[in-house]
Amino acid sequence: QQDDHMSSLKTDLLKTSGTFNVLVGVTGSVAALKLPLLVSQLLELSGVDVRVVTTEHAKHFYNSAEVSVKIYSDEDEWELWKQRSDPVLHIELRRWADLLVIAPLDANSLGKIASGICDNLLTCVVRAWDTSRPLLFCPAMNTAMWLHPITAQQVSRLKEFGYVEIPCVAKKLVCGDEGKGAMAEVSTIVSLVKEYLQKPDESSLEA
Ligand SMILES: CC(C)(CO)[C@@H](O)C(=O)NCCC(=O)N/C=C\S
Repeated sequence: QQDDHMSSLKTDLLKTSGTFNVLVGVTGSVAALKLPLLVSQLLELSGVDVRVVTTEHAKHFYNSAEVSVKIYSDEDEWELWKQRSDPVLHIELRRWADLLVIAPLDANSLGKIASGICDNLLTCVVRAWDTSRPLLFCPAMNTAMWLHPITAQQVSRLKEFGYVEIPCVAKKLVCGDEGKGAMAEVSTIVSLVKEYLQKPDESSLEA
């Protein structure tokens, strides 16, 4: 059972040359209900492969049966790593991904990332992220949370790290409030990811 976990990880995170590997991070904003739509639209991009890393809170908002790719969560880290020779999932994921897009990025995970907290699979991937690869983030939270002064501080901190903000939009939110805090439209997110698809040709990078 342990072995088939290992082998499925190995096959699941094999890098096939010519494929652009997009890792989607999803956190506990109600906007996570858009995950199935986001994944299916990303899969329509030519040469793109997609995996998902979810937080526990995010699981409340989407139906994983509607997501056609592997969704990694915290327990997968511990299923896989039993002894020192076993692979470390958050490191395997950072190696696999050519781009990370966190959609939605909730207020809690924004705060964790801004201060370097890495207490789950997703924040560990971010904490270990190779900033030569694009990291896009899509804030999504209630307007009152968005307007709290710490939000702007933390968003600018992430931009200092070199991460790219896909700004939230003003909408009538699910809780009835009207204002900023809604996640960017899925079509906006997908078109921004598309701009990174011209992966630098590795051969030109080799000495
Ligand atoms: C859910 C969706 C996408 C429907 O259009 C939109 O309302 C949104 O992005 N909300 C995210 C903001 C949020 O987390 N609100 C939490 C409390 S109001």
